[in-house]
Amino acid sequence: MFIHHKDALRTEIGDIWKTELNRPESIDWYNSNLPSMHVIGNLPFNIASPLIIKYLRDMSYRRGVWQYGRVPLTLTFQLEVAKRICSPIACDTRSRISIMAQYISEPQMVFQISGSCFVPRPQVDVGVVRFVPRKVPLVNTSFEVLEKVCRQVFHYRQKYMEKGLKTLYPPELEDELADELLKKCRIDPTTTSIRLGIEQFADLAEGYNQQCLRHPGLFLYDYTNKHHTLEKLAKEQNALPPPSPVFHPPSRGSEGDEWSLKNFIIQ
Ligand SMILES: C[S@@+](CC[C@H](N)C(=O)[O-])C[C@H]1O[C@@H](n2cnc3c(N)ncnc32)[C@H](O)[C@@H]1O
Repeated sequence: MFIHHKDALRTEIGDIWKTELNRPESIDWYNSNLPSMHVIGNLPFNIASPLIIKYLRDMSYRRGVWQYGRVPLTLTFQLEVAKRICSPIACDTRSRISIMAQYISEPQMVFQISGSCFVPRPQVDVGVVRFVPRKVPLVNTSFEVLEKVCRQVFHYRQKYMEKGLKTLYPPELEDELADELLKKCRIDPTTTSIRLGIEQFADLAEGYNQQCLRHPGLFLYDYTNKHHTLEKLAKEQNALPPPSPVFHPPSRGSEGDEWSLKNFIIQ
């Protein structure tokens, strides 16, 4: 046994494995059987959410431990978070993390642990979730584009989804672009976000991705920032470093700057 006493949020497990393992060379390396590796963690609640987002993003780029294949993950979460991750459509627990986890993997709550099993006893129970990476993701945009669409669409959970969707756009374009996207995706604007399936998020993200290509600066737009204009953001976008390969073919390793807009958008 090797013990690496490190901060899980800052440790690349893939780098630790690099010295021990070789990535399989077959063309179908990602789709072959699950590799004989597994990431397992009994996480403290305060790092579980940022860590799972990092892992799902790495999974989508097939980097980190996923450069070695479809490595399953088994992690503990506060029960409410575990329910959100595994939530089916039309449940109160449905949220952004449900879509982000389910488009790239098949998460399953394998069992629950009562808080009374821990010392000191936490206020909440624990859910153990196993994530098996999908051979083919259900959404064909970069992780960041889908995440942005989900974040805005789930913004007003109790209201019509159109209201959240419009926050993707500056006020002068919101009616036109939201309407265009909804028509293209054949989505009823008066439905709520929890009633949208992953296929509908796939359509929304792909349509939004195209709108971002047509309107430079759009992806960087943040409706809470009063100083944001597409003109200014387009200049910012142009100043970003050149794109690194995403998705097709899957990038291995973390070359390039993952925060660059151009990396987020599939050309
Ligand atoms: C829920 S306990 C699990 C303890 C033990 N692994 C077990 O299963 O009984 C979570 C452990 O993670 C440690 N921890 C907290 N933040 C961490 C981080 N950023 N990186 C790695 N470990 C961390 C805590 O000190 C604590 O020991």
